[in-house]
Amino acid sequence: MRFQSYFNSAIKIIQLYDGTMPLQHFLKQYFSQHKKHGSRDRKIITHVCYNFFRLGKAFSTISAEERLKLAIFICNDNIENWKFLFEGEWLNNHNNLEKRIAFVQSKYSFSLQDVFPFYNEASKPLDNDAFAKAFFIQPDVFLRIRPGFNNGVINKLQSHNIQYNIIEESCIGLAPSTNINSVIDINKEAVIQDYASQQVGSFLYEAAQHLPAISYQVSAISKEEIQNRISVWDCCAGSGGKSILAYDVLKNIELTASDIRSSIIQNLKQRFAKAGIKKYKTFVYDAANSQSPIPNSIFPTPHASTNQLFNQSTLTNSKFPIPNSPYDLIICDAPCTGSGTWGRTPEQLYFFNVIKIEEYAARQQKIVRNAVEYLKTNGFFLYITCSVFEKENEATADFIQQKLKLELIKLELIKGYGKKADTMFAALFKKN
Ligand SMILES: C[S@@+](CC[C@H](N)C(=O)[O-])C[C@H]1O[C@@H](n2cnc3c(N)ncnc32)[C@H](O)[C@@H]1O
Repeated sequence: MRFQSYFNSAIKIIQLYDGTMPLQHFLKQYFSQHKKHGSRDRKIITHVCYNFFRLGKAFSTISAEERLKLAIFICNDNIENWKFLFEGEWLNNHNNLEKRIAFVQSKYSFSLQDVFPFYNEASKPLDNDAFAKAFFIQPDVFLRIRPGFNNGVINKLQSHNIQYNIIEESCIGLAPSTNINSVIDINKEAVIQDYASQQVGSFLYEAAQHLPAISYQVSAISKEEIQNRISVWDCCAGSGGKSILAYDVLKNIELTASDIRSSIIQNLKQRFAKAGIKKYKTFVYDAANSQSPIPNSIFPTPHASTNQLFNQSTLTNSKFPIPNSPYDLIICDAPCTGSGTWGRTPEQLYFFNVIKIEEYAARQQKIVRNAVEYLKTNGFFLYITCSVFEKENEATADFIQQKLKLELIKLELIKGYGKKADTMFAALFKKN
């Protein structure tokens, strides 16, 4: 029977997988070594493997088979093909998620806290039960339509019969399996960016309102406007999601982006090229370490005119000469546990060790302490995590206020559960 064999394959994969690499990569590797699985097989096996990890830390003492059965029952609205796993009373209690949870609770000792047993570590505004329950539902994919492309993107979605939800004017929600890359020119017309990430735009607006005149007319930039450009440093830029957001929201900016990984800076450059961002500077930099020049791995863009800054002799025993510094605005989208995004990578919840929270919090403090040094007086510092843990969020925000003496302007835990989205934290500060 086909679905019994999918079930068996999923069990085999789950037992082989040890969490050391992302599940997505592991599955890719596994399927490339086991060619007998066709594309539909791979899709179904992948789906139920993810279901398994969606139960988080719950049901840790039962067999993998029994756990997978529970996972399939709880995480799917339609279990028609999996009926062979369940007796009648299970099927009678399957109508909706609430009923499924209640039914499983009548059979097993189980609470939502077992799924996400870190309630004491969570940021205060988090609704822990709602957050834990959201693990059972696969998150949506979100598009942020870039300025000027609204009608074009909507027309394309409609003409390809793609189901979409307009969440906000430029925020579109799509079902997880939507193949959007073949329809929309990604990064040019729209960016794939989670709903919560998009909300960070309001923090950028807030900063922009207090910064010296910026021009929203990018077409013809005068000398004066160039002088008035907001200088922005995205100090943990990754592949540039927040940089592109800043470019779209703030328009006339002088953008500098860095990350500790040179490979990701290459991704960022490709994305920027598609996004039409031409003038910017990049470099590889360990933001946790002010002495961290990585001279052989600095990547000025073709437009960068600062190569001379990176002369090795100027780098010893002195702070790394960050190009364009000091800045009007520093975006610090810090490395973190990623707990607010575990709905997309539930294997991380399953394998998570709570010790990691302290480790990340310590690294975050180092990064913010160092980065703030490159901020202008009256400049803004935007601290972001995709974590739900207080030590990474509010405690780091307290550190920025108390120890680094920045003024808190705005702070929010951006809640994505209930919207099939990630949860993030953002806090905006001003250096007086
Ligand atoms: C949350 S991700 C950034 C995501 C990105 N802002 C975006 O929106 O696409 C954090 C980034 O910090 C980088 N990172 C980790 N440790 C770092 C460090 N010590 N200095 C600079 N970057 C670091 C990681 O390589 C990762 O790309």
